[in-house]
Amino acid sequence: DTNLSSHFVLEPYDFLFDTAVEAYYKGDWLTVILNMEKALRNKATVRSVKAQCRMSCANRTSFGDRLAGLGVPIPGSGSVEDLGFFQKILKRADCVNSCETEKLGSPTMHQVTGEVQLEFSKRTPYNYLQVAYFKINKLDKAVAAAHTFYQANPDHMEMRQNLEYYRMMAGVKEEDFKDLEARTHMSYYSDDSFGLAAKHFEVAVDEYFTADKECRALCEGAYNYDGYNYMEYSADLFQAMTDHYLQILNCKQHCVVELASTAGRDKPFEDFLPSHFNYLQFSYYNSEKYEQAIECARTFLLFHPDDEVMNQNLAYYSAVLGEDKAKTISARQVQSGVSVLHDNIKVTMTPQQLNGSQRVLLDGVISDDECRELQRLSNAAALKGDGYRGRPSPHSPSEMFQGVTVLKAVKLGQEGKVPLKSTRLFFDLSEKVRKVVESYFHLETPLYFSYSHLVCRSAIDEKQEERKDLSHPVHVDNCLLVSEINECIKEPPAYTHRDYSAILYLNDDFEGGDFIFTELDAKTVTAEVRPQCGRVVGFGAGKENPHGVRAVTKGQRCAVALWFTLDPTHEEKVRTISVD
Ligand SMILES: O=C(O)CCC(=O)C(=O)O
Ligand SMILES: [Fe+3]
Repeated sequence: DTNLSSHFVLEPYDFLFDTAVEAYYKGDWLTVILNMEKALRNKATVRSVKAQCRMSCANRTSFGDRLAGLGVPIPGSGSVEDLGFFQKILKRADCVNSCETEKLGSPTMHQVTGEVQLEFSKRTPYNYLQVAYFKINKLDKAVAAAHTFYQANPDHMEMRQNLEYYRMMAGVKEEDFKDLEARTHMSYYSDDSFGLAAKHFEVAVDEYFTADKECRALCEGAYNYDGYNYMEYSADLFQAMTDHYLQILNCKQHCVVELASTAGRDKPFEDFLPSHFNYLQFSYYNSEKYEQAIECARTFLLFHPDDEVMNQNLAYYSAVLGEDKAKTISARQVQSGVSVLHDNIKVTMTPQQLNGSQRVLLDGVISDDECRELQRLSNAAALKGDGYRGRPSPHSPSEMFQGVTVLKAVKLGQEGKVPLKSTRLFFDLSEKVRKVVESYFHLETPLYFSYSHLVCRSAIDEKQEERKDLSHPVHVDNCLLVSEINECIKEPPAYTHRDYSAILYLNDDFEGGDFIFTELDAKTVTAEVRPQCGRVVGFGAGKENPHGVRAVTKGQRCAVALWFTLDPTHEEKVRTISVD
């Protein structure tokens, strides 16, 4: 009976919010509290119902391995297979829709404007609640509301004064200062008994994975037309599916950052999940639980295999427990959504060996097959996009140059001009490099892509004699190098927001083309790197790292140049999917 649930109506929270604000200006505190609390509750309900519906529908109408493995949903070529594929899509849509309707009334009723969303994300409701609770003398609730609001608005002077005032009031307890919106519990060594702390961190890790699942499920929402002219967007079925799906993948990748962020901190916590395993191993060590300590140390090392302190800890715990027994203990299964660096990546040259602090050379980052596929992608894109063999190089008259951005690759993929699978590989491998660089330099905040460019340079055979120039003159990636005066000017048109750079090399079957680091004079070479498949040179994008490329005198040299920024507002557009 479809009418079964029709008596049930969850009131839209934007409506409740407005009612509360209206009551506030009339000084009707009870109405403020009633409606604002309900608004917060309903918003949380809508969020959790949506996540629950998507998660349970994903279990009930699984797409199977074929889709998951491919990443981008490309139905098989046979029409019967297509039918099967779309039947699953339709079933999932139907499941999500009826689940949400059953629990929320009409799901569209709970769509709110961007303004309301912003108010809730700034935690404005708690500002109203704090006043209302104070007025009716419910101090514990007023304090919690004030504290919750202040977490997201640390520059709010008035609330700070309120909190100081509450702190001095009789009857106010330390535990009243709680964050009512905290989704996971970031933990500290507040307690002396480390046995207790271990339990605490275990709970936090559990909460983390629950929140991660929820975050990912919530990514499967409506398509965000941001950046498109809505009226002009006219994708066909597969383009539309791909656009939307890439947007969702991107959103899911962002959950890691999302979960490590709390209101009021503009930067996410560094190394959020791994640090929990660091705390855990220490807590277990303190309570002499060496088996658990080893397990957690090994889990931490999945993220930072070269961490010296942790390797020493592990060696110590293993010695205490007995090496034979220690060998049998492995790292915890770390669930999806958490990327783990691969064992086969090696540091070939440390910053010291490269004569600079912000430099590293890594090998084994991608496989031979992957190198070949990306080089093929570059050539296919040049053939289909810009004319065969690209254009004369902007850097040297003796070379041709062909470049493809991720965005261009996605477009060519959508148009069927290059395999979508290769586009996806470009996207995924550059993400892998981003993580590796972020992890190697132990950055305090995440790196965001600023620009990604798959570039091949080819020698023009008849123009190699007497050649003295470089393939890429010495430059600095985030400032204008004036080598005559040993200065670098960090002003536009230089890409001043670039903070780190990485070049992923794809091949070595060419002559010349070595990468060099120099002094600010652009002449004195301080280190050189011979490109080869799977090799990454990563470095700070600033004046400490002038660099260039020696002439490519024979053959084609291909690489993925990646520039990263610490400033999320400069994130590369395609990573948040839109169109140029
Ligand atoms: O291809 C290389 O090795 C370096 C390229 C580079 O430095 C750049 O494009 O900014
Ligand atoms: Fe560069």
